[in-house]
Amino acid sequence: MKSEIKSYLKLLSKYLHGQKMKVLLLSLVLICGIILQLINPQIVRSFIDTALNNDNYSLLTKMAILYVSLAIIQQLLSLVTTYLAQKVGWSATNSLREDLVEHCLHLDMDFYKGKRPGELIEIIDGDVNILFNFFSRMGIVLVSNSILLIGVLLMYFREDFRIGIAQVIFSAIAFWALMKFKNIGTKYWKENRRITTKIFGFVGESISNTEDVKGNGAKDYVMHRLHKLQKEWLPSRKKSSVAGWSMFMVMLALQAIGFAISFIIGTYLWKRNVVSIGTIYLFFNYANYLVRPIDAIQRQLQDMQSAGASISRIEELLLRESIVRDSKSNLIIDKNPHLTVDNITFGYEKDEEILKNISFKIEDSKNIGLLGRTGSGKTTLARLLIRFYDVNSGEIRLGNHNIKDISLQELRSKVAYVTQEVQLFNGTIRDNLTFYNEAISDDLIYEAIREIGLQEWFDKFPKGLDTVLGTNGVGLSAGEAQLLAFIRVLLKNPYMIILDEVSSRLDPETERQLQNTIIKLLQGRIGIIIAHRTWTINFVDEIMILENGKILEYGKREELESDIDSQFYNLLKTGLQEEAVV
Ligand SMILES: Nc1ncnc2c1ncn2[C@@H]1O[C@H](COP(=O)(O)OP(=O)(O)OP(=O)(O)O)[C@@H](O)[C@H]1O
Repeated sequence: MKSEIKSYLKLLSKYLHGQKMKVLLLSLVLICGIILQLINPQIVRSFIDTALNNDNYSLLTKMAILYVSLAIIQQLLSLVTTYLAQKVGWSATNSLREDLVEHCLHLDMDFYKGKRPGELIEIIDGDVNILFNFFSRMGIVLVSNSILLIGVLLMYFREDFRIGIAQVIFSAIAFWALMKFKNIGTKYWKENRRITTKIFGFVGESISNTEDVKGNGAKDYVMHRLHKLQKEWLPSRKKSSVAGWSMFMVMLALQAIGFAISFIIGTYLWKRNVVSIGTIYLFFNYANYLVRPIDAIQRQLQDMQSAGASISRIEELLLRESIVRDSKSNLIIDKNPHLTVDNITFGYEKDEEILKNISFKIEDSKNIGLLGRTGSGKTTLARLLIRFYDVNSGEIRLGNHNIKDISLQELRSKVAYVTQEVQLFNGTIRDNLTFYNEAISDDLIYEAIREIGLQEWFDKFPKGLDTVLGTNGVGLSAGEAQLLAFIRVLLKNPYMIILDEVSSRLDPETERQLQNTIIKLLQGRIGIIIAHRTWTINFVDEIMILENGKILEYGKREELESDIDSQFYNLLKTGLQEEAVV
């Protein structure tokens, strides 16, 4: 509990830090509202007693005007409260949401392996939304309602100690009863959240894989699974809704008991001439204010519980660190570097060796073609070069620096990795090329387009850079999406480019056209081209063939081409894709 409170306070101080004045104003407005709630019944009491005892119309009118004015002020205060609470809550949750998204974008591949996008959205949006109340008013409402509750009880004591004692006992019982019922509700609510997260995860995954789901005729299976999940959801939803309604009924019943106590004791005291008729009304009115703060306090406590679950999920996410550690150094990669891979070994899991004792060196501006059977470790090697994962042993150096000593920002600005899965956003071609970086001018983009000989192709978009693309490049062919990916890369002006089977989904004709672009793209840079078809790498300087995570063959392309004993020679002879996998 102590550590929970500590983490609540940490979160509050972090996200409410810049809003101190607003929070102060909000507290003030809430306290003024409470004072008015305590004063108003007193006016009504005086009104009733005055009306019963004399005909002082002018006094009665003044009281009525005062009552109405205070009631209006009370409404205005609640308007201001809502406005301020929204402002404070939204600012805090928006900053938290931004922090979470930024954090997720920094996390490495290992984190994403076990996570579905929908589940992450449930935390970044669902849990953060739950914290809205926590940020905007939870603490304030807890304190102000406690003050209201104590204030009402003191008012009872002020009138007569007997009603005071009775209402204190009643409040304690009401608090206990509400707590009991809310605990039952919380159990169902938690279960409900668990299933919601599962459903969102599944729906997110299914939608992002629409093409494959449709292409494989798996729609019915997906719908069946969703149906099963929803079936699980329904009973838990029903239980939590019923628990919610039972809560409401209990509250109404308690309110009725509070009224009854006020009437019974009020009448008893009135018969003994201890209190007036107006005071009985006062008792009745305060009884209304008795259950409400108890309920509000309970509600906040319950919200705190659900906020607690959300906070712990958010904290867990924020505490999650990448296995790949970023270097804090300011090292800048030397221009025209060479790449040295020195005896590296790597496995995704412990005690697993996907790559074994790999060593090679690529001089500046040289290109290497990487071949090998499916699963031989080509993509894994590429991922290590851009530090999506870190090697288990050995060293990768770019220029004179171990890539672990270079910051990820610097490394990934100088090394580009392009796969066949080009990810495009719903936005203009410009946004897709620059990743919303406004510092990249249109002139620079056009220069890049010209540099890799795509001017003619690009001219066919009548709206040019303003052409709007659908999500995942809807409106473009796979080859065109690939061309955009190349322009993106060129805008980075990297020293090294890794192309991972970029053209394997394309037809041979498009692939041939793409090849010219690739050659231009790699000019003056280190190039690593992972390929399945040998003719797509007929321009590279060196060839490396992997098998079962080891180098099977490595040498100059021209030499291997003419060596009839080489694997590469055999591949070229057959020239077939199947054969390219040794
Ligand atoms: N993220 C991952 N987590 C665990 N194992 C992985 C992961 N990615 C790949 N592997 C495993 O590592 C091995 C090498 O895979 P890799 O993708 O590097 O092969 P590849 O040569 O690029 O194959 P392909 O030609 O089919 O792309 C495979 O056995 C694969 O199952």
